[in-house]
Amino acid sequence: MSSTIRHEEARSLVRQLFRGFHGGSQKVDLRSMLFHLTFNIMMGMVSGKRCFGEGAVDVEVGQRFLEILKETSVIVPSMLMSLCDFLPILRWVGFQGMEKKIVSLKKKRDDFLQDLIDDERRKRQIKSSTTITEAEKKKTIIGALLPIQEAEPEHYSDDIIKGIILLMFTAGTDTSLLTMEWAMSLLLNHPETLEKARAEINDNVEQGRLLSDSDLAKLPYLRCIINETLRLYPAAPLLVPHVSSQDSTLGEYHVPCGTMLLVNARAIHRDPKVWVEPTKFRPERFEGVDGEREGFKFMPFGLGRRGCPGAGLAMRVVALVLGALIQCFEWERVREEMVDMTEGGNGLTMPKAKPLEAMYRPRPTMVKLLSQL
Ligand code: HEM
Repeated sequence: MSSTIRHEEARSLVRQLFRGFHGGSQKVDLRSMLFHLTFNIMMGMVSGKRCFGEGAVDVEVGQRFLEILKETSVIVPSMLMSLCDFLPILRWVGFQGMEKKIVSLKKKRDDFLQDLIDDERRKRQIKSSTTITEAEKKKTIIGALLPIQEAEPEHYSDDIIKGIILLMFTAGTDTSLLTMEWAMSLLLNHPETLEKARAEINDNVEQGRLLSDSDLAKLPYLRCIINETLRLYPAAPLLVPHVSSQDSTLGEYHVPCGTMLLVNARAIHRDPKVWVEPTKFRPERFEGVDGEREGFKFMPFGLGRRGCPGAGLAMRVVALVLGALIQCFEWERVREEMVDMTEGGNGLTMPKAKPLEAMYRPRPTMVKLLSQL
């Protein structure tokens, strides 16, 4: 199911680019297109709804989520590392009215997620009067969780289900989108790497067919590009704050129980003691390497028990979309100058400071396929 959604969204993206192309070389705002794609994939997996782009029928749901996301992006970073953590006295006064804002945002988010669950529940009730197969019931994540709730209501309350889907949205959309945007920016600044990736796709995917999930194992260089992107521009540069559950010793440091720990993955990924030419974009460094494990110096998804459970999904989404964009279109920078790689964000995630725009045109060999999608 999730593979069908990914494939449909990748198709829809290249179709939309093709239909929006009017000759010559055309400019596109890639960030907003990639956001719609990652959100559609996640929402499709969670609830079967499609909120953005051609043929979207759940546009209102998408708009509602955008509002919530906008508020979250302002509040959450300051909440995670607020002055209250360092000056506990401020907790008594509720620093900058933060608490009120959090409570209001929580209610909006809660209502939104509850509506998704209730919607699925209603659909199941309507369908239960007709015949409904097991496969149909489990088509979405909410659809798969509701029967478990019926069997174990004390463990799978609506609140738990809401927590699961909220985490998927917050942890899974922005991170994948930012990684694709950084990767495309790096490729625009390194056209020779873009060409090498295209040659790999040409050699391994028959002409006249859009690449799919099953091709990804044959595209190791594409994977190296994604790893190198995650090394230089990890979407979560400080991973996620953790708290030590007991007194520990870390190197020469004593870490008392209850200490907040931040791991600076971005700094580790660029440490000249463990990487050769650490600031250079060189995907070849990952050739033949199990990058995720080697020496624990590469950790874009964190490590261990609390490492990212969505890493496999993220790698597939990013590879499929990047591969489809490279396979179908020629890409160039908008201006002769290099794409500006300044990092923005607030510490929690690391977007490009300036959204990526690029020039594109369909590859002549792909026009027939693109016009049939
Ligand atoms: C390129 C994309 C992604 C990156 C770079 C990324 C990175 C991370 C990182 C660094 C962490 C914290 C790990 C730690 O603290 O040790 C994390 C946690 C998490 N990620 Fe991802 N992630 C990505 C995509 C996804 C996707 C697609 C999903 C879900 C569908 C997801 C779900 C989660 C969840 C649920 C957690 C919390 C795990 C826990 O606290 O135990 N992530 N991710």
